[in-house]
Amino acid sequence: MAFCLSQTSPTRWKYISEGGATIVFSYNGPHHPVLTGKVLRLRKAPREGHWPPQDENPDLTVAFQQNVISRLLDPSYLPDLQTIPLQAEWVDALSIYHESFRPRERRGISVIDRSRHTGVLAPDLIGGLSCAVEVKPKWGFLPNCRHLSPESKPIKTRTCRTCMHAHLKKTEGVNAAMQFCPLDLFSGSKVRLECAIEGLWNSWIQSNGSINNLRIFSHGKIVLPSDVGHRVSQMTALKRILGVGANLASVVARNPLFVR
Ligand SMILES: O=P(O)(O)O[C@@H]1[C@@H](OP(=O)(O)O)[C@H](OP(=O)(O)O)[C@H](O)[C@H](OP(=O)(O)O)[C@H]1OP(=O)(O)O
Ligand SMILES: Nc1ncnc2c1ncn2[C@@H]1O[C@H](COP(=O)(O)OP(=O)(O)OP(=O)(O)O)[C@@H](O)[C@H]1O
Repeated sequence: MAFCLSQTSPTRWKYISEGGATIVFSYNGPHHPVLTGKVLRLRKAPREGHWPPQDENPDLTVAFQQNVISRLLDPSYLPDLQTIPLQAEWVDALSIYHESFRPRERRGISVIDRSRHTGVLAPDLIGGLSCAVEVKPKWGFLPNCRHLSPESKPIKTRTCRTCMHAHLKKTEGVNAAMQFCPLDLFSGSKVRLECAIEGLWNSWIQSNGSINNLRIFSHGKIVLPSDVGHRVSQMTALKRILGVGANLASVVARNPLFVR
């Protein structure tokens, strides 16, 4: 790639969101042959404490997609990811400019990892689409009982990790997708798949969009159930978008949906 990110002003990037490991910005500047329609994904590091030097801890996002995910999904369904060099001073300027846009609870514990030499460019899967649906399915398997203690075996071979975490969150007063089980989503059974999507949908409605397992965007802006009221309070809307009955791969191919 013949250009440097440092040729773009940090003000030409827009903070989109972040998870535990990655912070995401979308390009918001004048037309650029490489950057228009793209997001920049940068790894984060703990605000306090130590972490391994970058050389010992490379960003495995691209390798993971190439070596693992592409064996599970037809590569034509996968977003085009490009590794891009980072300049530490530019990353510093980007961090300073965007710090105030980050949620307070994230700011307290993490920063952009300025020791990284590369970031990842990916298609903007939210901003450019009239409607995008983001599903965070979580862990779609039960643990192998060889690794379980006799005490935990009975419960952990029947109840998945996500359902247990949802239960714990509820007891702590935190909104969680109580009716959603990822084992249903990945089961391959039409009935269970519908049950999982219905559970996601109901949790989305009941929590007024505050669960992170299902998020809906319109022209890049998050849509909350309270924004749209009764017009989308019908299961049929999401069923139509997700194409219930199809497997997730073909759903991804047909719809503006992504699974993280
Ligand atoms: O442990 P969980 O189930 O709460 O999941 C964590 C997620 O919390 P969630 O419940 O989805 O809000 C958490 O998500 P958020 O930070 O809440 O967006 C991360 O995905 C975390 O993974 P990692 O530490 O970034 O590799 C997730 O940790 P792992 O599931 O990878 O251990
Ligand atoms: N290519 C993309 N286009 C648009 N938005 C994106 C893109 N990639 C990520 N995002 C947004 O940024 C958020 C954080 O990204 P992502 O889930 O990859 O971070 P993470 O740190 O890996 O997550 P986790 O907390 O699960 O570990 C996503 O929830 C999504 O809303």
